[in-house]
Amino acid sequence: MCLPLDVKDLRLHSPRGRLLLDLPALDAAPGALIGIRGASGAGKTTLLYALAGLLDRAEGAVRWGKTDLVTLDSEGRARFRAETIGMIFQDFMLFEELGALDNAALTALFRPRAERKALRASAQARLEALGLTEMGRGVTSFSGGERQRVAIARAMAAEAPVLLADEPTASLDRDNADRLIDDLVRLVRAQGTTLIAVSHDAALLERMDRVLTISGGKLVADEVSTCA
Ligand SMILES: Nc1ncnc2c1ncn2[C@@H]1O[C@H](COP(=O)(O)OP(=O)(O)OP(=O)(O)O)[C@@H](O)[C@H]1O
Repeated sequence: MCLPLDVKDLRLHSPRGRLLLDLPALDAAPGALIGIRGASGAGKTTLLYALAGLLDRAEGAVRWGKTDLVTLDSEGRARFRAETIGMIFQDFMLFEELGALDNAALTALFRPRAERKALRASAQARLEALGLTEMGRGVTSFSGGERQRVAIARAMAAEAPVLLADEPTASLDRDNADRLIDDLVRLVRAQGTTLIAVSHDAALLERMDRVLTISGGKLVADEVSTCA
């Protein structure tokens, strides 16, 4: 699936009327790796959530291909997200009582019965590609780096064309963060996935094709990375 991102006049107000995001234009080619940086409270996570269609009060347009998330109701956005967007978070968001494969294949529960087996096989293949082989092992015994790999496998199992990441290395020590960045970049490049990652981690940002800087809810820099 080839889904360019095209954001136009995106504005978002808080329930009390404070302007949280104000982006006249932002685009991304399919398969691009884009970092988002900025000070605490700049609006990075808010932008990521707007790109995922997780916010109700957005104005303007957030188009992934022909679909404008702003014009969809929350049910339509959830459906689009399930098919199109994988997400990973700083704190992994795994189900502690489940094993690696059950976590990575979790979205199979929300799929038609006929698709479940293939999704589980795909989740297993992603785990193996990320170096995890103990499919049934409970995730509570996994290291932070291993947990984030399970989260990546879950986010990518359905072969969603877009992966949104919120501080994916922030809970990891330097060694684990560096290994995770290598694996993440290798996997998204191999699959042609568009990656948009909010991060303070310079080692992650320098592996992106472009780095956006957000300040006060506005895009203040959009730079091509020289290291990618
Ligand atoms: N629902 C909301 N109601 C009111 N204010 C909000 C809401 N959501 C976000 N904000 C405010 O918007 C601003 C941006 O928040 P956001 O979480 O996007 O920042 P951030 O750049 O991701 O920061 P950090 O790096 O600390 O996570 C903050 O001042 C936050 O308090």
